[in-house]
Amino acid sequence: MTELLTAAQMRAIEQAAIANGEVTGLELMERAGRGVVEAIFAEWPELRAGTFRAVVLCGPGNNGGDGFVVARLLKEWGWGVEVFLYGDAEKLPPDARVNYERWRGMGEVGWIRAADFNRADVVVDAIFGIGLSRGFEIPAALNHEYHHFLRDGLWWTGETRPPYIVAIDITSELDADSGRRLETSQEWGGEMGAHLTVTFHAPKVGHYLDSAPAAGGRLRVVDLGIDVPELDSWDERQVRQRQIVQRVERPEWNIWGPSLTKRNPEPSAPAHKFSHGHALVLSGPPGHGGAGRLAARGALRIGAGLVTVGCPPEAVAENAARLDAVMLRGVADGEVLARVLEDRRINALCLGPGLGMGEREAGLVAAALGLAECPPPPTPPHKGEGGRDDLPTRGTDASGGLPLPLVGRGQGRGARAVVLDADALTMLSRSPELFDALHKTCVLTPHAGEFARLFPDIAAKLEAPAVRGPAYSKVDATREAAARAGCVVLFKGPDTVIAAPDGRCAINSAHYDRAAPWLATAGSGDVLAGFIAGLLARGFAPFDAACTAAWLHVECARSFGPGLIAEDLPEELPKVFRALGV
Ligand SMILES: NC(=O)C1=CN([C@@H]2O[C@H](COP(=O)(O)OP(=O)(O)OC[C@H]3O[C@@H](n4cnc5c(N)ncnc54)[C@H](OP(=O)(O)O)[C@@H]3O)[C@@H](O)[C@H]2O)[C@@H](O)CC1
Ligand SMILES: [K+]
Repeated sequence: MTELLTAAQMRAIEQAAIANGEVTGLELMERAGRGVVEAIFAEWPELRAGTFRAVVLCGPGNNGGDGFVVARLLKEWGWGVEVFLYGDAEKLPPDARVNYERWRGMGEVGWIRAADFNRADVVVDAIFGIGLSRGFEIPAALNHEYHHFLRDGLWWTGETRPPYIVAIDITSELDADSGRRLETSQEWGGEMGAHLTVTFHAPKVGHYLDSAPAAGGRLRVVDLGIDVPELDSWDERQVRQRQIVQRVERPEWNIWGPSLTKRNPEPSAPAHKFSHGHALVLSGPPGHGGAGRLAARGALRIGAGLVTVGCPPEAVAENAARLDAVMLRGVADGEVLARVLEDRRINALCLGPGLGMGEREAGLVAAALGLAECPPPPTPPHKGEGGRDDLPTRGTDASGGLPLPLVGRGQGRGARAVVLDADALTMLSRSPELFDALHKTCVLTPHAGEFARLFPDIAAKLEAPAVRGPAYSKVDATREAAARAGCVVLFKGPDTVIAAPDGRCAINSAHYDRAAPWLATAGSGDVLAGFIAGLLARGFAPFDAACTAAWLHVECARSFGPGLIAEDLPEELPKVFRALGV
């Protein structure tokens, strides 16, 4: 996984490199500016040859300093370059001032309000970078035409094609930690943005959150040649793991947990479906079983050895008609579930998709979290309503397995891995007792609405206007939620944030080169819950299961392409695994 940096972390890395004599700030600025020019030519190779016109908008800090370097280099390349300053040249920080003076030896610096984009081929946004501390009044010169360059030239009234906009480090209006626009009282309809964002050393957390991906166009990272010292001790690495935010990437199976490639890692051990875990997906009443079946299919395809749907007895017939490889059993209520869970081979549960929110379902959540007492086995077996848990099953169900005691409240050895999604989340938000029973092998998978129901005060902080940087971010919110819940929280969205109670945090982005807008389709969240449950059954740790499942979920959508419906996601997994070399 790639580490994403906050502005403060980036500054610390830069300062350390300067302090140990590795490089000067001026040299870093030169490398940054050169990297931006190279990125422009890499993005639009036609600009490399010929004479073009650039407008460079520089701000009052070192982001502006980068802009002066870019202006100088493009001018040396033979371009016509105009530079405009937002701020006071006398107050520029030292390195930016040096580059301002260098540019002044080559050309003028206009007042930003005088900027004219007509006939510009490239506009460089170097007004603010990671140092934006509050919303800024966008100069009138960045009028609605600038805004509309970004909409493929819509309403562009210039004489030639609209210019490409390149943001240095980040679009100037955006906070680099949260990706949020810092607001002002200005009543201006436009929003800044770019076709290309060029950042330095490593992507910033904010590039993947909130408004930044849509505003920033494509994202390129320039290597500044700074060495970041390796952390020697295990303790240091642990602390760092909890401070940084990672971007979820192609899974490194051997690092992340049990390999999906090695279903039977011990050559001498016989392959057995139970060695790959048994996931139980609890589903809802007749007519509402589709979501649970989708989750079950996802759990099976991702590699759980056995998957069972546990539905109300009256929904058995409907589900039986729709399931083959997935097994089925009636689970009338929480007591029945508690008895089913005496079989410790059932090692992962999934509750929520299509579950319903009645008394039975609340009982199921309680039993899944270890709250329900394990009742004695019924003698004779229940008949009629609520007593058909032993009725038709398909395949070879695992009931009657090892009679280990249920571990209360998820404490201690063997607390079951539980994915709580959809209706189960709503029930958690209504019941402090259920919420308090969450434990460290649970995974919550809320979308924004469910998150707000579960953590209203945290959601309110996220929804409050972002006025100062660093603004409260989705990363902050998810970390806070995970710490409160005491379990992994996967906060869904195109910028899915996954946090563990110990502070580990990752973003699974469906933006930039991983954009998959067609993933926003009915039932796709149910499949994600099933993917997580399947990996938990396989023995993945909750944080790793959530990260890996989220990544594969997007990968399936990208592999399938537009036209995707939720049913396609599990069926795409074999192709994705093949492409991964699994
Ligand atoms: N770190 C690195 O490794 C490298 C960094 N490099 C470059 O440096 C950039 C960071 O530079 P930076 O720290 O000077 O911040 P930057 O964004 O230019 O602006 C800060 C200035 O703006 C001001 N200001 C803030 N908000 C404002 C507002 N609303 N309205 C008005 N003013 C406002 C703020 O004032 P203050 O908040 O202190 O009042 C301060 O004066 C970084 O993004 C990258 O491009 C590369 O050169 C090489 C490697
Ligand atoms: K910028």
